[in-house]
Amino acid sequence: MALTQVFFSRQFLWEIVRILSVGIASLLFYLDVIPLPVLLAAMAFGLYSLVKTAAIDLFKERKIGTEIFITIAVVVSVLGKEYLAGAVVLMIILIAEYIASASGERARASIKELIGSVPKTAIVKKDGKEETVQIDDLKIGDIILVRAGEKIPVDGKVTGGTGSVNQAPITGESVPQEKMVGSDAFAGTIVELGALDIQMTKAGKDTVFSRIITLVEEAESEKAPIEKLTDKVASWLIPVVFIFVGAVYFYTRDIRLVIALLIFTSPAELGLATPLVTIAAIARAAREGILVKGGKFLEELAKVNTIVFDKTGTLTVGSPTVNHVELVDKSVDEKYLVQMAAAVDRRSSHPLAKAILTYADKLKLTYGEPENFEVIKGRGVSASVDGKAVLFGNKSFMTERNVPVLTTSENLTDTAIYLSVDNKLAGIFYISDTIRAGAKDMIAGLRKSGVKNIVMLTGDNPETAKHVSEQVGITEFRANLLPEDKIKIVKELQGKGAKVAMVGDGINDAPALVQANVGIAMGAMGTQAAMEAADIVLMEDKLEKIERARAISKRAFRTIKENIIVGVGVVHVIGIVLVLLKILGPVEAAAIHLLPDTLVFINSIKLLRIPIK
Ligand SMILES: Nc1ncnc2c1ncn2[C@@H]1O[C@H](COP(=O)(O)OP(=O)(O)OP(=O)(O)O)[C@@H](O)[C@H]1O
Ligand SMILES: [Zn+2]
Repeated sequence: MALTQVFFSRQFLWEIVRILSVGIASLLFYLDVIPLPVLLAAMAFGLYSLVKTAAIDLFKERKIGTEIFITIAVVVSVLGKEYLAGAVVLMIILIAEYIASASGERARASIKELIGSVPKTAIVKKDGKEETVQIDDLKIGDIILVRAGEKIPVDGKVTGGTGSVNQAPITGESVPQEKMVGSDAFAGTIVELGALDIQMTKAGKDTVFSRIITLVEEAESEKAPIEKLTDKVASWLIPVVFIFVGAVYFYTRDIRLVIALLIFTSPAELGLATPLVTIAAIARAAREGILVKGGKFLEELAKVNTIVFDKTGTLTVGSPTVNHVELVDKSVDEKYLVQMAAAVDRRSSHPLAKAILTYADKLKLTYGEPENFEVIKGRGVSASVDGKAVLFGNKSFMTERNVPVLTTSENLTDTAIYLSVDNKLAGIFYISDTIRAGAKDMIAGLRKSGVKNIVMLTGDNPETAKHVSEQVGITEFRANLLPEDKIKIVKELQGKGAKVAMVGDGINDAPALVQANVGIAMGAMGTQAAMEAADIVLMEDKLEKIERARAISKRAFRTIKENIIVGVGVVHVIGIVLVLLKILGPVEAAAIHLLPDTLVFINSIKLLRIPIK
């Protein structure tokens, strides 16, 4: 929506009519064309919306808003027979209120503009024919055709064709992704080259795209702590202001002075200073593939001094590979070990299990079915295979089940997984995972942005943990952790007064993400769980987005402070002084009062466009 469209939309039509009525009536009264009752009627009409808002604030939300100040100022001016001053003040304030509400609307509209939309129809391939169908009429499994230059209307899997797709609307990443048969395709993304047949899995509200929009829209309702604070300050300021203004009237008996003072003592922009920034910053982050679920988390992330990282799937890619298999029981061979390990792990969804199965497939081995399969969290898996009791997991697991483990790891950088058959150690699998690109730079960048304490948490063994943390530049790590230990450590840090952000993949660390002051989940395109558990969600597995999220939130928090200090504090303090010195009368006061509104608006909305480092 264009700026002019928002400012002149129907919703604001009545506001414009009010402003014009009060303005024209003031002019005609000044020219002696209309009598006083007509001016008063116009003023009553203009005041109506202010009184309504004032009453809603007072009786429903139990807070005293600016509207009450203005209403009182206008009533005071009529009682003091300063009709014209009152009318002009009213008109100017109506203009200010109008700018404020229209700019909020404008900010919201720009979120949608930035994120874009999804086509309402799709071309479906049926019996070799193509027909255009409404999205609502699609069924799961329908094959949709999308050509170069078109937006993908649904989530699904590519079943034919190839193409390069710009996924920026979802991920913020403008480098196109090559898609081929088997690739995932997302609604709202754009096919730039080629053509794709996509089998629909999700449409409408269920798509990743729709969920992003919903999250961003709901984000506004999570108030930032600073916003709660400004609300509190406003309600505390009000009685003080009334006593002050009352005292000034008592000593001066000057109605015009009182009207002018009321304009500058009302904490108007205090209510505007934070929400506008929140909306703009959340929209900005969304455009970069970072979903922030509320203003609250922007502020929290700006203030974080400790960040806790999960290892597997966060600092590492999370797709480990088997490097080596060590034979302990010399009566069997590697083939047997791999078959046993693959059989116990075939029911597991753990990344390590995937590594084992991939290795077995690479060796072209077949393997049996596990019975009594059991997952022991943070330890490993157990099952019986061909009548034998098989345990597969870390050293602690073996020790707990009384399986003697004599060998020390031959390779310190790999994760060692122990295989025991009938309570006897049979072999050791050495598995490693690649560290994500940019991990070291990201950690260094976070330190530079003022994060004092960075800790890595993992269920893996201390040797591997040490290796990975050294590689990425983290000095503190805790290993051999169960998921509940991760929560404990976050709590512990918070107990010492730290503000903690936790970064995880959202699969085995969801509870710790919830415990942290800010939970950040990676790779939400892949897992829905991650999107739900976290406060800030990174659409893509890109570590530099964590630095971006921190930079945007710090900038937003700074902007809020600027708004409050400059837009509200300075302008009002100077205004009050000038009014008391009688340099400004009520009409000038009302006119100048437009300045902070405009300043706050421009300062907030610029977050959408300026470079943020
Ligand atoms: N399916 C499995 N097969 C083999 N070993 C397993 C399996 N699941 C867990 N383990 C063992 O238990 C350990 C802890 O697993 P857990 O899932 O808690 O953490 P992790 O995968 O090491 O990573 P992180 O805590 O960094 O996310 C693993 O390092 C591994 O030794
Ligand atoms: Zn993890």
